[in-house]
Amino acid sequence: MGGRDQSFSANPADYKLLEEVGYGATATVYRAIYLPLNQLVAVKCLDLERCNITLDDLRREAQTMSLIEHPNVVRAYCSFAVERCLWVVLPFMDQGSCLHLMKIAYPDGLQEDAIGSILKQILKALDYLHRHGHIHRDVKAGNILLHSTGAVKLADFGVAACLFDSGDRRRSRNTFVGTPCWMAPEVLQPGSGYNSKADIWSFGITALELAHGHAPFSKYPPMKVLLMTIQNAPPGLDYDRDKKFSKSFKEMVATCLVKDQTKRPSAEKLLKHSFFKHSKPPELSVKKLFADLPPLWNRVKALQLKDAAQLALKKMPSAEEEAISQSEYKRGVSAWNFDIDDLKAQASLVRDDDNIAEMREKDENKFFTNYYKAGAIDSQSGTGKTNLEKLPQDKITSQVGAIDVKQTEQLEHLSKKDKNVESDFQEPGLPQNILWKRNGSSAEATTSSMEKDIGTSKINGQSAKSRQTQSGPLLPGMVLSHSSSERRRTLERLENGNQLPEEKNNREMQRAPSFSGPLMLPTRASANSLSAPIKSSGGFRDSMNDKSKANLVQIKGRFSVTSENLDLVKDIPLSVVSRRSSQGSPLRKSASVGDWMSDPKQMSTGQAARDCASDNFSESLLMTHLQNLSQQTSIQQDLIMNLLNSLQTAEAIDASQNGKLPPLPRSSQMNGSVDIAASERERLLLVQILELQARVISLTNELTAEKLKYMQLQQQLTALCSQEQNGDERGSCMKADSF
Ligand SMILES: Nc1ncnc2c1ncn2[C@@H]1O[C@H](COP(=O)(O)OP(=O)(O)OP(=O)(O)O)[C@@H](O)[C@H]1O
Repeated sequence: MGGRDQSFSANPADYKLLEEVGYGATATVYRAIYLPLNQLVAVKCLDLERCNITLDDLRREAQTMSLIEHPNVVRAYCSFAVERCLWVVLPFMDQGSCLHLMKIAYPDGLQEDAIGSILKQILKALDYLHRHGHIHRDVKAGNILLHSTGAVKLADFGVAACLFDSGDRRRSRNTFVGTPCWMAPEVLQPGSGYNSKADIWSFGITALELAHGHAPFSKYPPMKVLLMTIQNAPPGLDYDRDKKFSKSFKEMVATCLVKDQTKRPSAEKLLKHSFFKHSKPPELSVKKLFADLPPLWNRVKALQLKDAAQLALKKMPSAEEEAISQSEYKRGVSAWNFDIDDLKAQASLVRDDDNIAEMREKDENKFFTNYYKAGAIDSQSGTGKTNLEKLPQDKITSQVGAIDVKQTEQLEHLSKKDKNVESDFQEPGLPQNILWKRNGSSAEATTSSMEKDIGTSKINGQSAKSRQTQSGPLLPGMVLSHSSSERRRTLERLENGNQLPEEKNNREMQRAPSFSGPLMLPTRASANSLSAPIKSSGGFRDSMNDKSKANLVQIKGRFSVTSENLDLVKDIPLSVVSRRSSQGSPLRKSASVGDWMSDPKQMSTGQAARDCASDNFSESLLMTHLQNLSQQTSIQQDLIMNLLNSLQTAEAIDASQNGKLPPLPRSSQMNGSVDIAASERERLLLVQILELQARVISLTNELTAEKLKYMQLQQQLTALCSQEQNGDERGSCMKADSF
């Protein structure tokens, strides 16, 4: 713990990393020896890629830490970059964090005297930090470090922020950072700003964490926690449930957990609270907490095995799902610009099933206690060896549930790897043969441990019973699930597993609107007078309600025009609206489905009556079919006419430009006269075409006649020429004869 006055080098080769003694969201912490001084230290390896930290943040953090000098605040010796990591060299706190301590030995929380001692030290640290203009912003049991001397320190300034700006004026921060269960409501409210009082809220939550072994709302996913912090009444110590705690402790917690930050006391004021006035020195109340526990690295190893077992029980089918769960967590915790509506929507998907969550926690503890009891950790040797291999396979399976072979192999691998992790450095003064017990002799410890387990078993027996009553048999897969998505899946599995197929179907039908499934558009589209109900997938026909079917006038692509909204379609160009639509063709084509649909309303009532009355179904079917065919033909005629009209309109435009026809109406406001003008133009065009055709015919006739004439003249000419030729020949012959 010493070494503050010594200087530590920034050369990684000077540090021998030993066991892993802690891990957080962004860092892994190792027990290490600083070789030049042969001194124990802790090296926190921050993965810079994982912690999304900028160089400015690092510089500020280093500056902040270098200025801190308080017995209850962990101060870094030095820090330097090693590849993509930042190594922070810290004093080694050989009992680790309060969180790890509780996880391993006090799952239901600590005694009030120990809590009082720890909290008082932390409050002193906060008072110091606040007076120097810092907000810690991550006060929690995981950041309270303990030493076997009884020393208590507040650690992790990874998110600490300076309260003063350059002008040294106090200001509120508007950034979002911290851990959800411990976060003050004002930190979560966008734009409201927060100050050092946010640490007092977190301090109150930490008090509850130490009292119960977990923070309030910790069983819920981060989004839900955020919402509950904003919407629910502040958590506190319960009069009935927390009978073992004093009135002054309850009062102290209540004063910290006031939603209005201005009504929360400062750290300085809180230190004067009666609860702290009477607290024992940590050397008395804190030291005894770990008197009989194995070394920190063994405990951490055990917790890692627990995590591995949890992961195995989660039965995550892929790393992808784990990534989803992680991102879910990060969105809740690390997103600086979060959307409260999004959180609300997500939180609303999470069931408020306290019992199941609580049972899950108890099952988790039971497994771990049994696992530990079964000798998974050889606490007697103190060497850090795990005894998982000693554990019969059936024991693992019976306790853990359905760990598959691969997962068991992973656990074995972990335990084998652990065999090699033997401390080659002995911390001075640390007894090597420690028994894992809390009070008195080892025999007592075993008994109390057994009793505790029996107690836990009892509780869990009840839990399992109540679960069976509620949802069916206890499924191993449900025991240690953590993420909200996994919990939902587990609940669904549980529910579905106990249902008859019909019930399951009914449930599916009755299920509240799903946010993740396809949008059910019919409801939405029915409000839209111009569009038919649209379904994102599947056919158009299915999505139509009876009313719109009955009033159907026309379908244009994915839109239908009903008689109700016909007045709204005046603007549709004539060339694209079937001219017969108003005449009631019962067949309409839906472009989206490519299907012909019959409109029952527009069939003649006589036909409909015949169809209904006729016994000969095929005859009526044939009739309908024939009718359909004839109507199809008429529609095709419509189409041809429309095309012709379009062509004629084009010609009319040309003609109108030549001043021969009435000009086309230019404004859509003149829609009323469009029909008359169009038919007049059509009539004139037809006349003109007929005239032209007649002229062409007469001209052709004329041409033919001219051709005939020409041919006759040619013949005459040819005849004349030949006559002339003959005459010349005769004349010359006669001349020759005369000679
Ligand atoms: N100086 C130390 N001595 C002994 N153990 C330590 C020390 N510093 C940290 N640890 C252990 O390592 C754990 C993780 O450390 P730390 O909280 O600094 O990491 P982190 O990634 O910043 O965590 P998070 O962001 O989740 O709070 C602590 O909970 C504690 O158990």
